[in-house]
This record gives sequence, C-alpha cells and structure tokens, in this order.
Amino acid sequence: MKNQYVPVITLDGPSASGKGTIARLVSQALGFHYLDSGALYRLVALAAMKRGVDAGDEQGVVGIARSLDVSFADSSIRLDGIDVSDEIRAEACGEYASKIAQYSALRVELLERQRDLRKLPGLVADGRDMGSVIFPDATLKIYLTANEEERARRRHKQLMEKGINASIAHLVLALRERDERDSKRVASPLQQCEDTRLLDTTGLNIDQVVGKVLGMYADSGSIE
Ligand SMILES: Nc1ncnc2c1ncn2[C@@H]1O[C@H](COP(=O)(O)OP(=O)(O)O)[C@@H](O)[C@H]1O
Ligand SMILES: Nc1ccn([C@H]2C[C@H](O)[C@@H](COP(=O)(O)OP(=O)(O)O)O2)c(=O)n1
Repeated sequence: MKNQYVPVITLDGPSASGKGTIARLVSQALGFHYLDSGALYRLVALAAMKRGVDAGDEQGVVGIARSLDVSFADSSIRLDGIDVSDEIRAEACGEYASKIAQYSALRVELLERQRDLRKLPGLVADGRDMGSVIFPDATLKIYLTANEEERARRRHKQLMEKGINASIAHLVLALRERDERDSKRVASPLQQCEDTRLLDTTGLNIDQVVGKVLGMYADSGSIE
C-alpha cells in the first residue's frame, strides 16, 4: 500500500560512539534494512580524493556525488566496482567527509539515496542528522554517545583491526575536531533534538547497548 507507515529507528551521535555497529545489529535483530549514512559521505570523500578534488571545491564535490557509482552488498561497499570497505574507514577519509558534509548542496544531493532505503518491514539508520532531518517522523530517535577517551579507544582498536595505524592521543584530537565541525556547521548539524533519547554507552558492551535499543523500541509500542 502506497502510504503505509514504515518504522524507522535513528541513531545519531559523535564519531566512534558505536552507531554503525549497534545500528547493524539492531537491524539484524528486527529484520529491518540498514542505512550507514556516513558511508555515503565517506564514499564521496574517497572518490574526490582519488580524483584530486580539493575539499574546498564545493561544485566539484557535488558533481562527484551526482555521478557516484556505489553498491552496498552485505558486508562490502564498492566504489566504481572496487571494494573500498576498509579504505573509507581511514580517519583521513572521515575528516574529508566531515569537511564536505558542511555543504548543503551535497546534503541535498544525497537526500534521496537515503530516503529510498525506507522500505518495509523497517529501517535502522545511523549518522548525524537521521532523526533531525532525514527521517523526522522516525518511530524511535536515539542520540548515541560515549566519553571522548572511550570513543578514541574504540576507534583505535577498530583501525588497528583493519591494519590502519593510529595513536590514541591523535585520535582524541582528531575526533574532537571532527565532532566540533559536525556540531557547529549550519547545514544539518549534529544535535540531540527534544524528541531524541540519549544513550550514553560508556562502560556498556555491545550486547548491552543492543539490548537497551531493542528495549526502547519495544517500549515505543511499535512491536505487535
Ligand atoms: N559499546 C561498545 N563497547 C565497546 N566497543 C564498541 C561499542 N560499540 C561499538 N564498539 C566498537 O567501537 C568501534 C567504533 O564503532 P562504530 O560502530 O564504527 O562507531 P560509529 O559508527 O559511531 O563511528 C567498532 O570497532 C565497534 O565494534
Ligand atoms: N548523516 C551524516 C553522516 C555522516 N556525516 C559526515 C560527518 C562525519 O564526520 C563524516 C563521517 O561520518 P561517519 O558516521 O562515517 O563517521 P564515524 O564513523 O562516526 O566516525 O560524515 C554527516 O554529515 N551526516
């Protein structure tokens, strides 16, 4: 049916708070689709870097987004047919993505790709503006966070597991700078809106966080 409501759970929050991991596991538990919106910004960033387009070239960046050739399979993300799943996770790519994410023209260009993923039986979406802009009528909106040191530690472990070298001290500063830029920009800033539930995951393991999110969703009355 055309206008049937499709449930959406949004998880927005700062870098390395666990959004992608939790969102994917919750989507699997509920049999919902999953949107990693950050991957879209990272893919545009990687494509631009590969083409030598400067992050300050807004028109160039938007042009790349318009012709972006990406595919999302179960665990692999492809750009122009090449698996870039690990490459897009590099901090340099995240930083470039954060810089270009300030352009409202780029955000408009990526809007439809994100909303098109809202399909039955439901969607779990993670990013910065999922609850505030992309899916304002979401069933459950969560702001997922953890303290700075914990998030830097998580990112450090994640990068090392991918064979990407990084220092925790550098990551604390890099994440702080990126989160500041993402929160202070004019276009779709990262923020905890009034209708968004705060979930601080400091000291909680992944299973505990997934359990809390599933509990919040059950309490929202959306599960028959
Ligand atoms: N509650 C948690 N406790 C410990 N590690 C976590 C937790 N949540 C996520 N992680 C790990 O932290 C790293 C960053 O998580 P990720 O989902 O990429 O965060 P984000 O999408 O918010 O940047 C991943 O390696 C993930 O497995
Ligand atoms: N919905 C989104 C998702 C990401 N972004 C931008 C801002 C982020 O710093 C970068 C990278 O996002 P991503 O979620 O992949 O970053 P983390 O995994 O949280 O470190 O993209 C955005 O502006 N809006």
